[in-house]
Amino acid sequence: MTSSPRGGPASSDAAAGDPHSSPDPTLSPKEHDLNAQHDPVSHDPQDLSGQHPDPEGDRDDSEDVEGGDDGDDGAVEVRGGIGALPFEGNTRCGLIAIVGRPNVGKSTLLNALVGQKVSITSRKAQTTRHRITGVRTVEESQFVFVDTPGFQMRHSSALNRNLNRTVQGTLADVDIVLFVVEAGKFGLDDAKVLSLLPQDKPVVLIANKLDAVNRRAELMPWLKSMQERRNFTEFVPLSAKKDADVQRLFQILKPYLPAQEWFYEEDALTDRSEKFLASEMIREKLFRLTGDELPYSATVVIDRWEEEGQLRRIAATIVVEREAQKGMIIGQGGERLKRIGSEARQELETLMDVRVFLELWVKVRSGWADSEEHLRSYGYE
Ligand SMILES: Nc1nc2c(ncn2[C@@H]2O[C@H](COP(=O)(O)OP(=O)(O)OP(=O)(O)O)[C@@H](O)[C@H]2O)c(=O)[nH]1
Repeated sequence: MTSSPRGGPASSDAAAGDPHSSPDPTLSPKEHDLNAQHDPVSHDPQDLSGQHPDPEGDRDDSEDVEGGDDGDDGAVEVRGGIGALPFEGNTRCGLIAIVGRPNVGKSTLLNALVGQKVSITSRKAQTTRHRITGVRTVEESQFVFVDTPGFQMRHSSALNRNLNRTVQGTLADVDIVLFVVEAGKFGLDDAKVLSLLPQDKPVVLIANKLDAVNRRAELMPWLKSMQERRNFTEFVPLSAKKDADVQRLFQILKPYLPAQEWFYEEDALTDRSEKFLASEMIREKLFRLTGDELPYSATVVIDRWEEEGQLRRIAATIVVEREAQKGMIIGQGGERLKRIGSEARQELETLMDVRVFLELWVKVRSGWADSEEHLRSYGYE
C-alpha cells in the first residue's frame, strides 16, 4: 500500500514554511493579523524534543554504516535499524491528531481537511466515538488525520473510560496535535483536555468558528491569554467551514510532517472500511433526526453486508438502552426510522457510487454502555 513518489515539487517550500527556519519570537498576538497567512504567533518549536521534521536530513545517525567484510564484492553492509539512513526523497508524511472538548468542530474540520465526509458531525455533543483516520495528500505531503472522541467529562461509565484510553493511546503516536477550541472561548472542559496533552509533541491551537466572532479585535487579549497557557507551536484562528482557511492550514502544518515515504496511496481518503463508514453515516442521521432526545450511547451495528455487482444489501441494527428510546427512533407510524434509513441510503449511494438497499432495525439492550463485555462485542477495544 505504500507509495513513494519521487521528484515532486518538494524541497523548496521546506524553506518557506519550515518551523526550524525563521520563527520570529518578536511577533505577539496583537501584531498578528487573524487573516494572515502563516504562523500567527511563532514559537520556536525546536525545544519540543525531536518530534519535528528534519528536512535537511541533518541527523547524525547516518554514521551507523559499517564497512562489510563479509562479502567478496566489497559491498557495504548497513546496520542500525529503522531510520539509520537519512531519508533522501521529497515526500513528507505524518500523523495528526485532532483533539478538543465536544462540539468545537473537530469532525467538521477533519471532513474539510480530508475533502470528504469520513467522520460524523452533529449539533449534539459527543457524536464521535471511534478513532477515525482520514488521509489527504497535497503535493508531496501526506497528512494522516486521526480524529479522537471528545474527552468524556460529564458521564462516567465503562464507555467513557474506554474513550479516554483511546484518546491517550492515539496521542502517543502522532507527530502533531491540533487542539481545537472555539475562538474567544476557553472553559473548564477545554482546560481539562489541554492538561491531558503530551508535553513532548508540537501542539497547534486551532481557534475554530472564527466566522461566529463578531468583534475580532476582542480576540487579541484572548489569544494572548491562550499563549500563556501553553507554548503552542502555532495559533491558527479559522473557520472549519471555509475552504480557504482549511487550505491555509495545510500550508501551516506541512513543515511539521517528518520527511519520509507516504503511508498510503496518493488518492487514499481513509483506511476505514465501507462497512464502518456506513454505520457512522446511519449514526449521524440518527442523531440529526432525533435532536436532543436521544442519549449519545445509541449505537449502530451492521448485521449483514452483501455485495452484488453495483448493489449493496445492508442490514443494520440501532441499539439503544431503553424501550422509550426505541419508540422515539421509530416515530409515529415508523416515519422517523424511515427517514433515517432513506437519508442514510442516499448518502451511502453517493459515497460508494453504488445502489444501496438498506434495512434498519431497532433493538433494546439495556445497560450496554456500562458493560465492558458489551463494548468489546460492539468493537470498542
Ligand atoms: N459557525 C461555525 N460552526 C461550526 C464550525 N465548525 C463546526 N461548526 C458547527 O459546530 C457543531 C459541532 O461540530 P462537530 O464537527 O460535530 O464537533 P465535534 O468537535 O466533532 O463534536 P463531538 O463529536 O461531540 O466531539 C456543528 O453544528 C457544526 O456545524 C465553524 O467553523 N463555524
